[in-house]
Amino acid sequence: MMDIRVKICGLKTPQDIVAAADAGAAYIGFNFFAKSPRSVTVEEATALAVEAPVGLCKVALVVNPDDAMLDEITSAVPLDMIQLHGQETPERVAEVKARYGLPVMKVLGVSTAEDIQRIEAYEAVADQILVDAKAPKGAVLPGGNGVTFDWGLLARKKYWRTPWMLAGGLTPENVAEAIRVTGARQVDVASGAESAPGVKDPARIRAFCEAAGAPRR
Ligand SMILES: O=C(O)c1ccccc1N[C@@H]1O[C@H](COP(=O)(O)O)[C@@H](O)[C@H]1O
Repeated sequence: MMDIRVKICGLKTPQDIVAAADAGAAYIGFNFFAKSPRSVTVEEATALAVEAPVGLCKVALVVNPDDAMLDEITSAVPLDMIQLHGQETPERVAEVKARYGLPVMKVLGVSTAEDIQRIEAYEAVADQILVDAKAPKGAVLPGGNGVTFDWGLLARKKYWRTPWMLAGGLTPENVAEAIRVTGARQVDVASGAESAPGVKDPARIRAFCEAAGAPRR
C-alpha cells in the first residue's frame, strides 16, 4: 500500500513539531491568520521553522495576503510552500508563485458539485490543491472549523492535473474512511489533532498519522 502524506496544520510549539515529525508527517503548517487560535507571529514561526527537521515541508497558511504580508513572512521564515486559504483568484495564485518562487497550494472550499468544477481553473496554476469543507455561514475562520463535507463529491472527480490534499473535519476516527471514499493520497488536519482549540495533542497527532497510513518513523 502506498504511504499517505500527512500535513499537521497550526503548529505552535517545538513539541508540536517533534510530535508531527515522529508520527511520520510530511508537512507542517504555520498559521498566519491572526484570528485563529492556531496563529503564530512571524518571529514565532521563524524560531520554529529553523529548528524543524530537514525533510519536513514547511507551509505558510495565509488568507488573502497582500504582498507586504508575504514579503514579511517569506523574508524571515524558511519556507517550502505557501498555502492560500482565502478567495485568491487563479491570477493571484500565479502572481504569488512568480513573485516568491515557492510552490503554492490553493485551497478550495467544497459543499456542492459546482464547487468541484471550480477547482479546474486552479489546477493549471497551483502546484497543489487543498480541498477543504466550506466554512459555515458566519464563521470567523475560513478553515480550521472541524467540519466535513460530502466526500462522495470528490470520488466523482476522476481526473486531477495536479497533486491534491483532503482537509475538513478530519480526525483519527474518520480519516481512514475519508481516504477510502475519496482516494486521497494526502490529508491535512488542524482541529482534529487537538485537545483544545489551538492546543495540539501528541497522542492525537500520532493516532491521526497511524490511521491515515503515514510512513512509520
Ligand atoms: O486552522 C485554522 O485555524 C485555520 C484558519 C484559517 C484558515 C484555515 C485554517 N485551517 C486550515 O483548514 C483545514 C481544515 O481544518 P480542520 O482540520 O477542519 O480543523 C486545516 O487543515 C488547515 O489547513
